[in-house]
Amino acid sequence: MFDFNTQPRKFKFQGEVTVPGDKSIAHRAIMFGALADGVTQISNFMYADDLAVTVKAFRELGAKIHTEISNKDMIIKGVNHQLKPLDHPLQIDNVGTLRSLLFGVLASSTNAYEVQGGKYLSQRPTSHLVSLLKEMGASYQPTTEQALPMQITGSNNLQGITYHQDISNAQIKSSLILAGIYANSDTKLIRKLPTRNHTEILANYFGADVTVDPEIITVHAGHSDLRGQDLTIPGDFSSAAMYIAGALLSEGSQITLPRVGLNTTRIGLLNVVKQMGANIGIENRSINSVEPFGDLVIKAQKLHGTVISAKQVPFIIDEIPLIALLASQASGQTIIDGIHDVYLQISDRLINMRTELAKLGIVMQVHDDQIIVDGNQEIKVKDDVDSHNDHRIAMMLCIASILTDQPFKIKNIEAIDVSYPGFIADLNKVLVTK
Ligand SMILES: O=C(O)C1=C[C@@H](OP(=O)(O)O)[C@@H](O)[C@H](O)C1
Ligand SMILES: C=C(OP(=O)(O)O)C(=O)O
Repeated sequence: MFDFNTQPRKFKFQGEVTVPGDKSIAHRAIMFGALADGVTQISNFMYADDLAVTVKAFRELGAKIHTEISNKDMIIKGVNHQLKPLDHPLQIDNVGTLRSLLFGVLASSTNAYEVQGGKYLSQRPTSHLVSLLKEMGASYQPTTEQALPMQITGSNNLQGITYHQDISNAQIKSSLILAGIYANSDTKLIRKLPTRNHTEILANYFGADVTVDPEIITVHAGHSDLRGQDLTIPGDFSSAAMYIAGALLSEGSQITLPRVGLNTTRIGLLNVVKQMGANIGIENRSINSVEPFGDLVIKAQKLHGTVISAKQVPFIIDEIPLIALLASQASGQTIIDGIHDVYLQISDRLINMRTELAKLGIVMQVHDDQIIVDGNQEIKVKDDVDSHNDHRIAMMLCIASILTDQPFKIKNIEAIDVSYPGFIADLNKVLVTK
């Protein structure tokens, strides 16, 4: 357990920093590359703890995965959907995205698997997803009253289902798409609110047939011969978000973030800060094999409060800690409406954020469907803070520390390794003392 001692001075941002490759896209690229026939070459892969767990799991399931850590490349030789039977459980630690998507992958294998997780993930609910995958014809048996360990035996006769999304959750949607690709009939997902669409994009890129209409996503049966592909992963917008928030709040800042992913289902924060009165420059927009990206240019700007609607929430789900910090420093009140689905998914994150921000003198109200943060809250350090082993809380607290000259400790800072192991080093490259 490592403590991080913050500096007793304020900083501003200057220069340029390249954020690592997108975690959500990387999880999926490994899975599709592993399921496909042939070789997949991935560039700009980020070696973070969460992704190392996914690599290990799919190596155990038979994929040959070669990693070139120095130049962030990965080569995968897929198993052509012939997953390897195992005589031991698959360990997935606390990786929620892996848990959800792996459940979908295993739904179509007739091998019997046991999936085990870490303490935190074993408590994260999964019954909703499991009931849907069972409806398709796969078997899921928890071995305790917790969500994990889970014994899974899939089927080679999966039937497509029609699912009226009652909660907006990309992981459930993605899991059903991964199962639906191998089903004998179409799977239809009637959408509640759009969520991140990396799975739909990559499924089609690797040869599946997923049609996306505004109201309904259809996974067409009979298109399961996935072929290995080459792809470059854009910078993770959720990692860029730390620098966006920090630079906006630190007077005199100007920073450039090159080649950041600009997938519209991920960049909700850009709309939120625009509503709060700020503009982020976007230059050199482009698209690589599968995803749009561009350079972000951020300057410090004054912000005012705003109301964030329920339909915006899925596009800012990982940025909520940073939005709470931004809101506390803006003028006027900010409300995030319609967070009920988020509350179901990551209620501990919301409660832990509130606890840690309070130690910095920032009050954040968390209700079961709304977050309220008043503006003009001066940071007053009352106590050392703790990441609660949550990478996004850890990094938000690092950004808060540069806004005050009152030093404090951030306990369990190693949580940042989950999604951005080089964050502290990168941050120090672009911070200058005010
Ligand atoms: O599918 C994904 O890669 C993710 C989905 C998000 O959760 P939702 O499933 O609630 O959208 C988010 O919390 C997580 O960081 C990654
Ligand atoms: C919650 C997150 O990811 P996961 O669901 O994969 O744990 C996250 O990256 O913030």
